[in-house]
Amino acid sequence: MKPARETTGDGRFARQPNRFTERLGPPGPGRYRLYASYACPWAQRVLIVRRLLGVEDLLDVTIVDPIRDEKGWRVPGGDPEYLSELYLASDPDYRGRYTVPVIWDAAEGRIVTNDFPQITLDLETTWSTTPDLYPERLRPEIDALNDRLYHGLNNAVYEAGFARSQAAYEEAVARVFATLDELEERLAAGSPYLFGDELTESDVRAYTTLARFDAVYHGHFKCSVRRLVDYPALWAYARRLYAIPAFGETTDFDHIKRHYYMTHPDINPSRIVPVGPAIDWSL
Ligand SMILES: N[C@@H](CCC(=O)N[C@@H](CS)C(=O)NCC(=O)O)C(=O)O
Repeated sequence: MKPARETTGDGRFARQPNRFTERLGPPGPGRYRLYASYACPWAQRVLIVRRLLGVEDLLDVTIVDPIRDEKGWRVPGGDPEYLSELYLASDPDYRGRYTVPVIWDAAEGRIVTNDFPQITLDLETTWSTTPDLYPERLRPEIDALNDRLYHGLNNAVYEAGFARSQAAYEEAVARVFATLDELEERLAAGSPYLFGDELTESDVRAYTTLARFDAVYHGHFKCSVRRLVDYPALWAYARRLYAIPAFGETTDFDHIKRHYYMTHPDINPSRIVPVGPAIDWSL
């Protein structure tokens, strides 16, 4: 159940602000640890970028259990048992949701950031620029597209799924499909990626929502006007990205489906996880 404080008077889902917004400093072996879920689109962005930049040795990873209970994300192996312990060790007064992705500074024993849009940009600008996922000359355009993606797609699917009124739901769904239509048109022009031949941060942000679209957003979040597979250029684009190991090998449909269908009992009270959809992601 989403806390009431994230629902507006007219039934819209309004995401909580990120509590920890420090910038990542220079990496040091054993210093930073990423807590991520394969289910979470915001966390998968960091897993993808970590792999693309080849900074795996500088950023350790703990993958949380996909099923979240009333105590929040559980850490397999039990150190700590729950992600909440890291939040409360960093700020005993923290009262928000305990979210992934989060980066823990082992040297200082505290959370540095849960500011998901900034984490990947920090890695791309200060940890490694090979490949250059956020090239300086394209930054204004990338920022503008990322903003469009966030409001029209990445967060809009949640606004549809967590809406508490018909009007709020319909408004969010309209935004989702207007954005998918736009992306289809952009990619139908023939470029492999959103910025031509260059793979950028925008592709990472688009991908993690597209990868979940038919598996969970179409059914569980009721974004059911069309499926991703109904968009020829977008579907080819999503599979092109999936074929890159950093994308494909961090995409876990089992975690995705079990997490969404079993963790929002207000949306799916039976917690039954659907069989399918049977989709072939190979090129
Ligand atoms: N940090 C952001 C976005 C990250 C986020 O929402 N992550 C989800 C998983 S996709 C999460 O960890 N949710 C935990 C919860 O709702 O208790 C937020 O606070 O809304």
